[in-house]
Amino acid sequence: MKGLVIKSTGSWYQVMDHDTKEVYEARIRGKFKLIKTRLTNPLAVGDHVEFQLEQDNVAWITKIETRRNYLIRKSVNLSKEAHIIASNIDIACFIYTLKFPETSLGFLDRFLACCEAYNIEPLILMSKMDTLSEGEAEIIRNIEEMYHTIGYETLQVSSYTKLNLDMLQDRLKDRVSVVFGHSGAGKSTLVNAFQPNLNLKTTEISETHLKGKHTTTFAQMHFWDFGGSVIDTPGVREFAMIDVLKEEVQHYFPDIFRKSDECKFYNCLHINEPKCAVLAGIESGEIEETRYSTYIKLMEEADALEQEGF
Ligand SMILES: Nc1nc2c(ncn2[C@@H]2O[C@H](COP(=O)(O)OP(=O)(O)OP(=O)(O)O)[C@@H](O)[C@H]2O)c(=O)[nH]1
Ligand SMILES: [Zn+2]
Repeated sequence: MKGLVIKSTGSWYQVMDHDTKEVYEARIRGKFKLIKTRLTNPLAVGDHVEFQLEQDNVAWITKIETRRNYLIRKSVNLSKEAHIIASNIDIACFIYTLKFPETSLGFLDRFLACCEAYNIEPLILMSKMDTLSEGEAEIIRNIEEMYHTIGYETLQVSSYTKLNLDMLQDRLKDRVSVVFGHSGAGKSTLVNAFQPNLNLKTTEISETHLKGKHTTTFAQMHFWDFGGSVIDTPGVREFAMIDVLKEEVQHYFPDIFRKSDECKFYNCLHINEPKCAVLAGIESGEIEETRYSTYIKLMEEADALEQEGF
């Protein structure tokens, strides 16, 4: 039988039968290894699998199909392991919040680079717009303009006032989507805004720390009445790239990569090489420093992972 992993809590999974849409509690039989990196979770929500049913309707997952794409974070406690957040994604929504909680542009840039590396279409949602003053909304417009120039799509939304949710629905319809963002950014609230009957648990952010409280603790796929699905994920702190060479990192920053055509050396990494067009671009303001510093960080990480034999 073939199915789709729609929930993962650690050792147990939920698998939905492709044909009957019946959902089963499932465990893994055997070892799966699709990529060389050690993973904390061999299976992720979004994976297509083969399974067998045994008594009490418990399913044993026996095979996993090759993933079209996936997003990964490094494991929180064990540095040599990675965790697959979700797989086989059509569109990944990033919930950006200017405040409560504050989202850094570096975090957004890291997300975008990972989307490029793993071939996932990103959509930046400027969220909780109802909470912003006119001045703050202006900051949002400037950020949007900067990302439009690079080639990314943004949309201002509010789950409270339902701002642009009809437009967002058009983008999500009949596709597998996933929502990312810090804890408290409003991922579950957004999913509920489309479909209140899902009734996902949400929590007010902490008044003292102005941060979320990690309400959602495992990834789960929900199905839209209007067609398609969404994977709600626990608040993520860091996205990671694995299996990416240091020299490749620039391919995942379209603004930097475009400029690199004009560098003197074809293998320029834009660190301190002479006649580097990227460094000149930062000087002239054509390339944002925040983007460049994330590029350098990811390159250093790729280098470190390579040294460790990750
Ligand atoms: N004003 C306003 N508040 C919002 C909006 N969206 C979410 N919130 C509030 O933000 C808080 C956090 O929302 P959640 O949906 O729990 O956040 P989350 O991203 O799912 O958090 P985790 O599950 O911890 O990862 C709640 O108090 C929501 O009511 C919005 O559009 N406007
Ligand atoms: Zn260069």
